[in-house]
Order: sequence, then C-alpha cells, then structure tokens
Amino acid sequence: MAASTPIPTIYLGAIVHSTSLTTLEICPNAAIGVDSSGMIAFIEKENVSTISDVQFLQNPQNQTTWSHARIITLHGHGFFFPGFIDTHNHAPQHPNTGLFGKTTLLDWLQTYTFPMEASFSDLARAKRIYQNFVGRTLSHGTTTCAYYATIHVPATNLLADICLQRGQRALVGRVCMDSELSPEDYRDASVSSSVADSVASIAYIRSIDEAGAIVRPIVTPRFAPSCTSECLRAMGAVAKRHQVFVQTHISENKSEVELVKTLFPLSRDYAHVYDSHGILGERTILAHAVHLTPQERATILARKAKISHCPASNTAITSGCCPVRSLLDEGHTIGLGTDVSGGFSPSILENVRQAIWVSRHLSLQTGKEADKLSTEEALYLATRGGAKVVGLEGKVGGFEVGMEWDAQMVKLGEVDEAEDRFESGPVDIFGWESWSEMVEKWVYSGDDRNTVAVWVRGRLVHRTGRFEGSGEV
Ligand SMILES: Nc1nc2[nH]cnc2c(=O)[nH]1
Ligand SMILES: [Zn+2]
Repeated sequence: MAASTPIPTIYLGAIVHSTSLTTLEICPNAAIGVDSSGMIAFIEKENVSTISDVQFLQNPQNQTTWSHARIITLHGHGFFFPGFIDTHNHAPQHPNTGLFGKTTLLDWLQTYTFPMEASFSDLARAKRIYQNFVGRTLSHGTTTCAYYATIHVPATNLLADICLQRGQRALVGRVCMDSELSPEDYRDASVSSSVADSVASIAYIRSIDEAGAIVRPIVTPRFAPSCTSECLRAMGAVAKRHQVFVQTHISENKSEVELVKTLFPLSRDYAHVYDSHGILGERTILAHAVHLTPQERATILARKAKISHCPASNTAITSGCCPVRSLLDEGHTIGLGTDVSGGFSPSILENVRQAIWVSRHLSLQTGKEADKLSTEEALYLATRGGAKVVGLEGKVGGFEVGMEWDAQMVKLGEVDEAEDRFESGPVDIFGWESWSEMVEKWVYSGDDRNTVAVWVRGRLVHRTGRFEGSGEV
C-alpha cells in the first residue's frame, strides 16, 4: 500500500531536537504546522496546550488556509523528535544481523558477508529481504538511510523502488568490487562492466525520482582492497560526471590497513589511495575512520569528506574505538551508521547508546574525560550530523521553518498507581522525571516500541497501534 498523501497538519505536543552539537532544545508545549508539501510552515515553542492556543491561527488569512488541517496531538509522556539518519548500512546483510561469532573484518567478509550478498542475484529473495528491511529501519525511526546494495543492478534498483514506495529517503548504491579479494561468483567481471552497471543503476534511480526528493543514487566502491586501481579511478570519474555522492569504507581494522599498504605500495596511506584515485571530496562518505593517522585526518578534512561513525559494528567485529572527540575537535563532519550487519542492530537509537559506550571505553584507555560523548552530542550525530554527512543539512535533522517534516513520535510508558503491565514499551515514566531525564531514559532504554509513528516529508510512513492520530501507512 502506498504511503498516505500529506495534507496540512498541525502537530501539538512536546518537541525535542538538537540546535547545536551540545544543545538539545526541549519545548514541552509546542505546535508545528506542516504544509501539504511536507514543509514546516510555522513553529510555536511555548504555551500551546490546545489548538486554540496557536497564535499563527489567530491571523484570519492563516485561519482560512489551515482550516482543514489535520491535528495530531501527542497525549501522555512523549515528544516529537527528528527522524534518524543512518549514514552507513548494508541492506542485503540484514539476514546476517547478529551473526559474526568471533570473526574480524576480513574473515567476517568471507564467511558471512560475501555468500549472503552473492545470493541477491535471485530477485525474489532480494525483494523479500529488502521489503522486510526497509520496514524494519522505518520502524526504528530511520527516515534517511545511505544503503549499500550488492553488485547486482536489478536488486539494487529494486531496493531504490522499495524505498521510494515506502517513502524512506535513501541513497542507494550498487556495490563496485572487481578485485580478487572477492569470490569469483561475486565480483564485477571487469572495470568496464563495473562502470556500465554503476551507470545503469544511477540512470534507473534518477528515472524513478528525477529530483532526488526521496531516493538518490550513490557511487559505491566497496573499499580499497575490493577494487583495482583502475576501478577506483573509474568510480571517482563516474561520481564526478554524474554529480553523485560516493560511499566507501576507510581504516576500519588494523589488518585491513596493512592489506591496503601491500595492495597500494605507491600510496602514502589509506586516505591517499582514495585521494589519488579521485574518490575524496565533499560528497564522499567514509565509514569507520577508526585507525587514521594525523596526516590522513588532515587529508580528509582538506577534501571536506564526511565520516560515518559505526560504533556497534566497531565493537561487534572488534575493529576498535573511533576517536570521535578528536575528530570533532579537528572539525570533521560526523554522522552515525548502523553498518548492518557488521553492526548488530538496525537502530540508530542503539547506535546513539553505543557511540556513548565506545567513547567511554576510549576515555578509560586514554584517561581523558573529554573523550566521553554526552547524550546531547550523540543525538546530534544521529540527526543534524547525519544530515550534513548525506548533504541534507537545512532540510532534515531538526525542526525549523522551511525544513521538511521528517520526524518520529516517541511515546514513553506511563506508570499509574495500579499499573503493572508493560505493553507501552520498555521505558517506564513515573511522573516525577524532568524532560531531560525522560529523554535520557529513552536514549538508554528505549527501542522501536517507543517509536509509534514516523513521517518523511510529511507522509506517514510507519505507525504502530499506540499511534492515536489518523492516517494509513
Ligand atoms: N563493516 C564492513 N566493512 C566492510 N569493508 C568492506 N566491506 C565491508 C562491509 O560490508 N562491512
Ligand atoms: Zn560497512
């Protein structure tokens, strides 16, 4: 079923969003008006308990325009929060989520990942998994996702179709890999076929969403060890010629860094491999960046490339602790990625928690208190930071007039005197918590049961039984 068409809607209730890396704005009694194009037309941050309190509607002209608006009121404990932005995710690896044993990156790829991805030559299988997964990520409040697909053009295009149909903003990339690191039955046959297939997928994705309002193509050389030098250079050229983003992995694991040294002996370092092949630029998303040298960090900063921090994955496949604080202090742009299925969860909320945990483990190692990320900072990375990484800053990631309504309704459980049931999700609210405590309780113990409705560009794209508003998904 297609997602519902937006009609002008006024949302009443608490809003919570980042206004800077360290500041979370919490407005307990707010109203946000979203027009029929899905754009935020007005925000009132104070003193709105019911629709009759909305000052914007006191103006007769506005009253006429908004007289048929739908009103969605958030009752009980909860708040509207910007949709999450997942800056790094491998959709075809979803069936492997939670499966990694004691492997690390290079043996994990051979044991779990390549066989699963190879099976996406079967389009019916791809359809079943992609439909399930896009629904799954939406249910966790992910309104924008940078997806790696597989080498297969039909299955990659299908993933884009499903994102468009379900209404999830997505960057969808056909994976390029032509080196002998990958099994013979799962690699591009040649540089020219790699280019032709990538261009075919870019053209298809552009044909279904010319303006790129919901889905956009992204050039996706898997990582340096998967690509020959010719293929990397060709992908840099394709990205430039077609004016698209590029995504790849960098410096995730120490053995991988050593492997890159042997495969590209003429390059100074891993970042230089990408830089010298035309891959690094302001539209490049680099996943991981765990073991970069100061010189590599300077190169990435100079090229204005962006970083996707994937903390759950970095712990699961024992890659390391990304030094997020130092990267932020140097001025890098960082978002969060689930990196399913290196990462064991499709939830960005889980990765907010994991980013905080990883930063604390790093702090234990370095002895530096400053290495710890705060709740506010991790939520910023999950929203505004992610928006910058995927080139959507000013459009999504926060609540401002002129931005688009990509949002989730978060509801927390209410415990009254007689209450001993827990259908309302994992977070129990007793009524004495402050607003910032409620947000903290959500961050540390909430999950998809608390995300009761999700909108992208004003379209309702996910709802649970706890959503009391109208509208079919
Ligand atoms: N985490 C992760 N790292 C990679 N490096 C190259 N491919 C992958 C992948 O699929 N996942
Ligand atoms: Zn990855």
